This record gives sequence, C-alpha cells and structure tokens, in this order.
Amino acid sequence: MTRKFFVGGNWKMNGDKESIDGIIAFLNQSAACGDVDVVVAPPTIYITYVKERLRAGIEVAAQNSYKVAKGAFTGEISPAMLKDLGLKWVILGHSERRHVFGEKDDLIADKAVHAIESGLDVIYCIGEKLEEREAGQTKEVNFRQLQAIVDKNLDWNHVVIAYEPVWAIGTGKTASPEQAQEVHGWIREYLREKVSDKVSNETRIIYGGSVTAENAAELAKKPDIDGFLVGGASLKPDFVKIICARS
Ligand SMILES: O=C(CO)COP(=O)(O)O
Repeated sequence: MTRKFFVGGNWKMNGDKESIDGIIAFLNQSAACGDVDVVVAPPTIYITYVKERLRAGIEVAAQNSYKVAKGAFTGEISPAMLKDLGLKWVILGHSERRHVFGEKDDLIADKAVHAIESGLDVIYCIGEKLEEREAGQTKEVNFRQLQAIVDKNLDWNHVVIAYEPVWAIGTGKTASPEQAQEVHGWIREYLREKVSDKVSNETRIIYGGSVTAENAAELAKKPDIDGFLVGGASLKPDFVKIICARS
C-alpha cells in the first residue's frame, strides 16, 4: 500500500501581506516534485488572499473551524464557510488549540465530524506533552485523543492524522526518526485494532514538531511517517525542500 506523501504548512498566527507575498512567490516558483499533497494553512483572515494567488496544485487549509454551520458564535468560522471559499482542508485539535485555548477531546471530535459531514478533509492533531512522555503516558494520551474520533465512526477517507508531540513543537527538539516511528507505529496498530485493516493501511500519519529541511529526509524514510505538518519552517523557502523530502 502506498500512501501519498502529505506536507502541510501551518503558518499559525504569523504573516502580513508583504511576508505572505514572499511565501507565495517561493511556493509558486517551486518545481513540482513527485506525488505529494501540499497544503498551507494561513491565518483565517488571509485565506482568500492566499488562495487567489497560489498556483494550482497547492491547497489552502483553515487552522480551525467550529462544530456547527452557522449561528451566534462570535469569532468562529464554519466548515460551510470554508467550502464556500473553495477550501478542502481544515486542521483540528492542534496542540495550541488544546493547550492554549483549552479545547477538549469531545469538542475537537464534534468539530471533526461536522467538518467531514460538510465536505472537508481533516488534519486531526494529537500528541503528548513532555511530562506525559516522561511519566510513560505517551501511548495512553495519543490513544485517548485518537479514540475521541474512533468513537464517532467517521469516514476515514477524509482524515489525515498529525502526530505532533507537544515537546517538539517550536522548540527545535525534533523527535528522532526512531521516536516518531515508534508512535506512528502504535497509532497504525491502534487503527487496525479499533477501526479496520483498510483504515490502518490507508490513513496517512504525518509528523509535526521542529521539522526542518535538515531533518525531514531522515524522518521521511521511516515506514509509518507519511509526511509532515510544519510550523516555523513553512514560512521559509526551505519549506520547498521539506515538500521534496521523499523525492
Ligand atoms: O505545530 C506545528 C505544526 O502544526 C509544528 O511547529 P514547528 O514546526 O514550528 O515546531
């Protein structure tokens, strides 16, 4: 089973029109390399600006969406609105949503169900904190976060799992290829046990946390690492090297 390599760029709350023009320039000038899904997630307010300027073949994602289509939810956006703008992807459950904004498994799972029902594909993020890893709870924490969507019986054709250990995000402390592969392997086995062989074999599990042009190729060699979700390095021309890490 070959799973198509997937590289996402999560810009988080970074960028202005000038710096975004620079990112769009290096993305648009990059030569296509191999069979890779490339998706970038700008801050919500710049989604249209980016989408209108990016070349075909690079998708735009939202960094979040709410669990219903419309209503009195000040500050939120819905999957229906993203679809209306022609978007295909949304990131849900990012560790900053979980730990800075206090989002819990139940809410994130409801958002995932609603996004998929609305026609979006979901990059569903999971990952343990440093103290959880040190307490030997890595498996338990990741499985709990995964179980939240397993319970929902959703259409797995529309899910990419992003394993992002919180201790590796924005810290420069990348998981070693062995550490990342170990957890990716556990996630795949969990999907096999709790969902199906097909879902386990076909679902892409991507890694995020201090991915750079320097460490991407080694990580990409691991059998269960199907791509990356990149933060800081997705704002720089090096992102193109990460897109090509498996080529
Ligand atoms: O959170 C991340 C991507 O969603 C990873 O961020 P960094 O690549 O900056 O560590």
